Amino acid sequence: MQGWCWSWLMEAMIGRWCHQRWKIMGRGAKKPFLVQFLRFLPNYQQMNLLILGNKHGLKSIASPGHGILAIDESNATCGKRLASIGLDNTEVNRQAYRQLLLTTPGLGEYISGAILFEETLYQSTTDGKKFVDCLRDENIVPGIKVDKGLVPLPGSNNESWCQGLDGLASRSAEYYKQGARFAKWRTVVSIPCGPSALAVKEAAWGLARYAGISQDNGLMPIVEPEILLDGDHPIERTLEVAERVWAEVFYYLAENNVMFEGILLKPSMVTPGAEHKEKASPDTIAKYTLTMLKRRVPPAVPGIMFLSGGQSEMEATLNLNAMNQSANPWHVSFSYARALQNSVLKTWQGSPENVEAAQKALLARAKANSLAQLGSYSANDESDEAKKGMFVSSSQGGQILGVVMVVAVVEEDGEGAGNVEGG
Ligand SMILES: O=P(O)(O)OC[C@H]1O[C@](O)(COP(=O)(O)O)[C@@H](O)[C@@H]1O
Repeated sequence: MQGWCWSWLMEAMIGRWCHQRWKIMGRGAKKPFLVQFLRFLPNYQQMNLLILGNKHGLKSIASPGHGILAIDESNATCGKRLASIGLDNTEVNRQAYRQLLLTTPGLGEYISGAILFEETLYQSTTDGKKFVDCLRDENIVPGIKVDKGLVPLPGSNNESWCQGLDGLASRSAEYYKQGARFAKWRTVVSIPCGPSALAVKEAAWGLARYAGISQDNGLMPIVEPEILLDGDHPIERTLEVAERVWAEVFYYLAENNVMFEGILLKPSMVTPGAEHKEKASPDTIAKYTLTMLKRRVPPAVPGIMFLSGGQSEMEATLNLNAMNQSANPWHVSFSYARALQNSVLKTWQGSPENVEAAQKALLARAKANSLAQLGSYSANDESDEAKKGMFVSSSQGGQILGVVMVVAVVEEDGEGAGNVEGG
């Protein structure tokens, strides 16, 4: 073996060993100088990447024709979904719904990762099979939402910040033991509210701190600063804000020594505000979104997994398809919640007889988005349901009223507090 190869291997192995020793010594122990020093050696970082990549499923998540099923709705948001089909927000109903989704036969053909809410990570099917094992059987990597929801940001323009850094390292270690291999943190930025410099900085710093802590605990972080659809601004304004937000996110990711090769991004697509007078075509959305990403995201990042943000199922799939009409520096795919689940919920209606049909609806959406990831989706056979938009203004239950609502939810629920989203 060539000399450089040995030196690479030795440096990487020693670095890894020291880091493991430090972990065994316990989180409270001071990190030995050698460990701190080794983190900065390029070969150690590469070794870590290989481990993250192979052992933690990074490669398999960002693989052709695959994307993420996001079912990590906090209890409050899940309650809204269940209410839309007349069901109460009880643990039994949430379990029944997640069981339907996670036991869909053949799901792994199109889905490589599933983001779970904490309750689901520790839950089992009614027959006693752990949900994480259902996922593993389909070769789907289990992930976990680790943020603790949004609360008002004092001193801002009626904006919010995302909680969850306190105790995150120990929680992450527990989630890892339970089978999670990647993490997600969603914060939001509102264009009509500014966004203020304070809100953007807070969002970026929180995401970067979370990403560093996740990587340190063996979870691959998904970085999600959602730029809300609210507003009547043109697409150019969204581009401007998205560029500003992502510049700041990458600045703080670098400051926190986050390994870019070991993260995935979950951006909003660059679209006009939901109340803007003109709609943009998928080609225009693809052009603006890819322009923004190419200006801001280094090619070291392996994958871009979009959120759907209130777009209809069909729109979200068409836009993804448009983005995959030519080669990109990263895997460009989906991590949709509403745009994968809307038809499923409508088909299920909470009735056991409809489970099979609802699972077929999920497979159909997953397949459509898998084709869009490959750039070969056609919308010809889409149903009317798939064409229905799901955007709900944040001021009707989110951003502004949400300030009060969020506090109420924290007290009642103590978990996954508020949310500012279109649902
Ligand atoms: O319940 P929360 O914390 O508000 O999260 C809302 C949802 O936003 C997402 O990040 C994106 O969802 P959409 O694709 O529906 O926009 C989901 O992963 C998550 O379930």
